[in-house]
Amino acid sequence: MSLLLDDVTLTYPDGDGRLTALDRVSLEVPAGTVTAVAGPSGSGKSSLLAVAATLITPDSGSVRVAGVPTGRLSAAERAVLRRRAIGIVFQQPNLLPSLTALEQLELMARLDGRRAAGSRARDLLAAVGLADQAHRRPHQLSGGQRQRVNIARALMNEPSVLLVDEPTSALDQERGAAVLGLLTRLTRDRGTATVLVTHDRAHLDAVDAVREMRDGRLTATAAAAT
Ligand SMILES: Nc1ncnc2c1ncn2[C@@H]1O[C@H](COP(=O)(O)OP(=O)(O)OP(=O)(O)O)[C@@H](O)[C@H]1O
Repeated sequence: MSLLLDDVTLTYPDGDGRLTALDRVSLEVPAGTVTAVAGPSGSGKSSLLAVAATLITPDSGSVRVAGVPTGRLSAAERAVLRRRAIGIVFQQPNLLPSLTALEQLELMARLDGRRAAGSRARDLLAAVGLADQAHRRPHQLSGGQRQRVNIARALMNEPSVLLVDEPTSALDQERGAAVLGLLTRLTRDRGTATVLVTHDRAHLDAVDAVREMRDGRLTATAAAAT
């Protein structure tokens, strides 16, 4: 179950004209692999994630999530698809301050009408190395630990596609490398099609492909940096 963007163009209103944020972008991410999209500020990385997440509908081109063409879905159908098939890890872990790590994960499942999510939540916290911190609230965790809760939460509903925005920007070198290693391992173990966008090319040796974004265009597939 992969992610497929085909010939996607996205423009925003800009004064009297339009600004092209994504210019005929095509991207295929097979299940169980990580593609990193690197590029400078303003190059279109967040726009790419928003289109892949079905949060923004492009002007033209198509987006398929886990084989489902998203172009003709209603807003309500897209919301269900997002909840069930897409995990999103934002740059700032937007965790709820009053909930423990375990409760943050259980809430995701409950919002999707799933019951008995406790054991899956515990398994995921263990998978990100936080089995001992399950009952801590966000203010009792470090920045790197909060980012790991964020990643575990995004995987709670077994998404086919995992979209990650600048996972290492708030972390030091060592923690940044650990988070990228973790994302790569979870992607392989859980078979997600993972896209991570970053302005920082450090730690990308573990990913399967690195694409460069420039002025809304994606370069051809390049081998991962070694
Ligand atoms: N809602 C919007 N309305 C108008 N223009 C926008 C909007 N969002 C983004 N843009 C413009 O689209 C272009 C791409 O922006 P985008 O946020 O996708 O880049 P980015 O690579 O994610 O940047 P950063 O690394 O700084 O987050 C930029 O020129 C930006 O100014």
